Amino acid sequence: MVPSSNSVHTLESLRSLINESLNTVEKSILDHNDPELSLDSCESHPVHSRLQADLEVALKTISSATNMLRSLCDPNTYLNDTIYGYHDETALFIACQADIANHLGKEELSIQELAQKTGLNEEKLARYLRNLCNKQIFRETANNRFANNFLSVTFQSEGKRALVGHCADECRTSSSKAWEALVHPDYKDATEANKAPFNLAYDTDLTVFEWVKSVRPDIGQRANTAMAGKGLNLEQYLTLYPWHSEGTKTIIDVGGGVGAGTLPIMKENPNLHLRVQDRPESEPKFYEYLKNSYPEFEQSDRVKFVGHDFFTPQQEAGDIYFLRHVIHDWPDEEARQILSNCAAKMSLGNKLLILEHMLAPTYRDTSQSSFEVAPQPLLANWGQSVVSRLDLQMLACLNAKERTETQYRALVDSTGLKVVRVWRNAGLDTVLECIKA
Ligand SMILES: C[S@@+](CC[C@H](N)C(=O)[O-])C[C@H]1O[C@@H](n2cnc3c(N)ncnc32)[C@H](O)[C@@H]1O
Repeated sequence: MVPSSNSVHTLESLRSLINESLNTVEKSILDHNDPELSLDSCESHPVHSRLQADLEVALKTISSATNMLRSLCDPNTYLNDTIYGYHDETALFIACQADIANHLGKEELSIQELAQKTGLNEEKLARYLRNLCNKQIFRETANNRFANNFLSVTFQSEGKRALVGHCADECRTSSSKAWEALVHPDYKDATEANKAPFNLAYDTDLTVFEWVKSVRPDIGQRANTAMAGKGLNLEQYLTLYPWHSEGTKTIIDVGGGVGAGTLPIMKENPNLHLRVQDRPESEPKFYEYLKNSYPEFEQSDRVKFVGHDFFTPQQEAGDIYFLRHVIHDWPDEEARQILSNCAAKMSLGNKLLILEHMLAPTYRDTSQSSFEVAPQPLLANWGQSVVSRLDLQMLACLNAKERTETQYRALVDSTGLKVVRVWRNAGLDTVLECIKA
């Protein structure tokens, strides 16, 4: 039977979107005289970090459209990827624990050489690596010979390996108790941060933050390293908000961890000052990170660490209170308390900036003012799977959540603050600029 024009409409639309987007990518590569985009290369490619709005849209269109095309054309593989996908995380965890990307470097090594370097069983290690090769992470160049590519070299970074450990270990262990928590009489409707799947998984009444402090400081250290290594697109992030127009102001990075969100801003804007606030036990990790990654600030008065519990009144006077990926860690009541403590210290002229990933619906909803809706037939939110996965990660660990812009506005309104501007570009991050109401 010859298909009617209607019955191929979705396929044709996807084909056009992919073709147009690939043209944009190719044009950018040619215009900039870039090297070939190849999975055999170990070098990161400029096209992935270029600040060019149409290119960023093209890249996410390709991702979204190819994903939809797979679900349409090969549903069996698509569903199997979801059903068995947890093995990918396990394999990546193994590769990171064994530091395979650094052992390989620029070389191609046999599994015997890798087994010798890692002390692992060669036959078993090869099977984990092969799983990753199927995901285009690492390459098997001949039987039992492995090499890096530009995806696998990502895991040469300590921060990225820590992020994999954080997700594959305590977050996944917590997540495995999700169903139990949903039906447990004491947990099913609970909103407290210490009534999450994490608490069932680790049999504790402590929040995950209290638990890492008193029970597993090693996991806390790894989480700090992971936050520093999330690998955000720095260029995009630095230009999302006009930091350069803030002159000589002082930023208070509330729950700032090792300052990974704000130190790059200091580097680019030599007149700004920074106070990174976090739990006192984060201080050694902060100064270690400063020494290793930003030694120019080690002796500088521009950058300091201040131990502070953000559930207690804010003591530090600054111009800009900045919270990156802090509010998403907490249920509404605690989130309100953190923001209210900042609001109480703020004067007129001060700002509070919330940097988070905003959840957006898969259906077409024009009420989300700053959210760019994807073209048909794509999911309206481009299938922003990482944000919904992070939402579930927050639920698993702290009964917390990612929020929509509307939910953030409602939260901010309840704290004596108001949102005056939303900063967004084609990337995942959004900055909500707030002042005193
Ligand atoms: C998801 S991390 C984000 C870190 C940092 N803002 C960033 O983006 O890299 C959350 C941070 O909140 C900090 N934190 C948790 N409870 C806290 C508290 N009661 N007072 C201050 N900081 C806290 C943690 O130590 C951690 O550094």
